[in-house]
Amino acid sequence: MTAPLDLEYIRRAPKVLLHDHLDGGLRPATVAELAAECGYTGLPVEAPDELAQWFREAADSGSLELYLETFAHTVAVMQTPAGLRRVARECAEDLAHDGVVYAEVRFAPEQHLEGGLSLDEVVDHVLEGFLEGEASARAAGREIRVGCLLTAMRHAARSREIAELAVRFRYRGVVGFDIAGAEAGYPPSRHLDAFEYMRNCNAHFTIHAGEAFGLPSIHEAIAFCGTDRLGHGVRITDDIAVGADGHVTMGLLANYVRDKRIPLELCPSSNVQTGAVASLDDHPFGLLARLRFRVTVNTDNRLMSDTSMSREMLVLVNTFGFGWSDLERFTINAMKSAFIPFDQRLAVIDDIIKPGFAVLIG
Ligand SMILES: O=c1[nH]cnc2c1ncn2[C@H]1C[C@H](O)[C@@H](CO)O1
Ligand SMILES: [Zn+2]
Repeated sequence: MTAPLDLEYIRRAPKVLLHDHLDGGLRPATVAELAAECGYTGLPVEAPDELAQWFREAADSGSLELYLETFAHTVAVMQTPAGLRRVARECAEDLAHDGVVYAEVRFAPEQHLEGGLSLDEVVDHVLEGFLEGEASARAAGREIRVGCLLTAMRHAARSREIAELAVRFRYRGVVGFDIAGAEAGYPPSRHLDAFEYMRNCNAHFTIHAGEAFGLPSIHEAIAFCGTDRLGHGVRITDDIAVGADGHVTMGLLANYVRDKRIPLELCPSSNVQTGAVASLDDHPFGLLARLRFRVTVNTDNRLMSDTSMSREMLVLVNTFGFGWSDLERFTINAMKSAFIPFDQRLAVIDDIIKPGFAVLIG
């Protein structure tokens, strides 16, 4: 018998998450406790339920730049070894509890140096936290593997250094590199040196592109920088026209993205909050899935969107009428697009994802 497509059962499905920011996924209570521990007095409110609401509402800003301002508070409490470890441990635990079996979680080491740690120490503490979280999830009967992506901030000038850091940690849990931050005015090609270094090292990377800026950003990320995946990439719809009769015309770039199976890390709730799309009903996820782009479902920032991987899937089910086999396809799309070796991706698909969905599909 097919399981009901509700939150409870979606949480039981084995899920894969490629785009989740460590500093966008703290538990509200942890923000409050770490602020008290480290003497950070800048929080707008202090009670965890009020903090949850504050982050959600402040992020609901309609602009990526304003949305990003909310990270000042989470980054502020992630400056110590204990703070970094705790946030990473809880991230792995929370994702596992939600039924995520494989996740790539990203953060920008250069934003965590205010307590005097080196870049290498910051990464060490976060990786240690992920390992602790994986172990405690396993003890609670949940298996999860967390890979780490190191992000460079696109307005800054440390991307080459962060790319080198990612390669230095490639056998210790870091699986790739990314750039994030305000997109308009900061084209991916500004960081060409970092991407060329990654390619030269046969290492993987993704680029936030096509979120707050359109096709030129996506084109540069692919054609100049050689990105493996697109962070968001939602504005690829600027190159897709749907006529009144439903006839679809795609431009060269949209065709290229689809032909090359370039994964789109789509984040429905986040896209509405930053104004990348007007509403969930207007989100192109449905169109892109129908056109068979390699779409994946992601959270972006669970704290700012008050969401989880299961909730993002439920939102898509409710908005576009997807069924279990669609959710399985999006999950397999994500696993195929992961930055771990091919044989390990296949093992997760064959041994975990397919059997897990088979139980639910009945
Ligand atoms: O959706 C996003 N677009 C661009 N930048 C983002 C997004 N979500 C988070 N960030 C930024 C803020 C964080 O401090 C940084 C590293 O995780 O990445
Ligand atoms: Zn993001």
